[in-house]
Amino acid sequence: MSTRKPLIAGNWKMNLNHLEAIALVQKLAFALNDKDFDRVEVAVLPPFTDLRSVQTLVDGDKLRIVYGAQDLSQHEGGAYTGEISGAMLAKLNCTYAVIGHSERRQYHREEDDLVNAKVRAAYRHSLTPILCVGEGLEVRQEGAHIAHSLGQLDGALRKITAEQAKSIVVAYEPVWAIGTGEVATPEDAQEVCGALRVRLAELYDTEVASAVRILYGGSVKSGNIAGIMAQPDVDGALVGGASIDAAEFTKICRFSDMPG
Ligand SMILES: O=C[C@H](O)COP(=O)(O)O
Repeated sequence: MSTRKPLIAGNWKMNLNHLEAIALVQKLAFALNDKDFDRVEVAVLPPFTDLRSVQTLVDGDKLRIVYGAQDLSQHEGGAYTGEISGAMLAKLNCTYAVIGHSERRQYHREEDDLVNAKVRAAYRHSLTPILCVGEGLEVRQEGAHIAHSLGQLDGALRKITAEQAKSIVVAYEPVWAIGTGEVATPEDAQEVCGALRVRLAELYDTEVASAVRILYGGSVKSGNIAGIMAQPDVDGALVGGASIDAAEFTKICRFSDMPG
């Protein structure tokens, strides 16, 4: 039995302004109770413009919800128009920073070197990376999905020490299952999540491999979460569309009450 605390993280993507963010976090705080937070870590990942409002609410009401950003700059500061630094996110008490999401890789041409630089930037500011890996449809059809995902993991972890790697969160998100309603089967999720854990043991050691939480992401809903969470190497979910619906996200956080 793993001692890893499950993590359910809601990636809001480019949805909800800061007022809507407050309303959603309030609804979640009202719906979830201490028993839920004892069992599961619940994180929200709002757009940058919402973070200060979320911080104020979480601090003011002493909520057990944690939060983070959807990206960060690899740079420390200076003339990088439009970028947000790790120091800025740390100042807002962010716990997490998503790095290498497939939408960043696809629309902003983020490659493994940049992803690695961002992982290192996150650690410089004590932010926990939620490192996303996963294959597109063509790679899956060729049967190269494991090699592809392991390659992205290797690339992201260059120059990352075992001590740092222990705290990373890895999210396996098959691109063909994101926002498509096409969910990978629990066995598909386990196949890659298990391979990622084996690779962590090869890159570091079994202590690191058994400490790291590996999430699944891609069309997660209350109706499919239980089967996914029943897999031995899946420690949570990175939820997109369903995370901006308070009732649905609450049910996902209560995955152990959902039918498998
Ligand atoms: O970060 C979340 C993933 O991209 C999954 O998004 P989705 O749940 O809308 O498929």
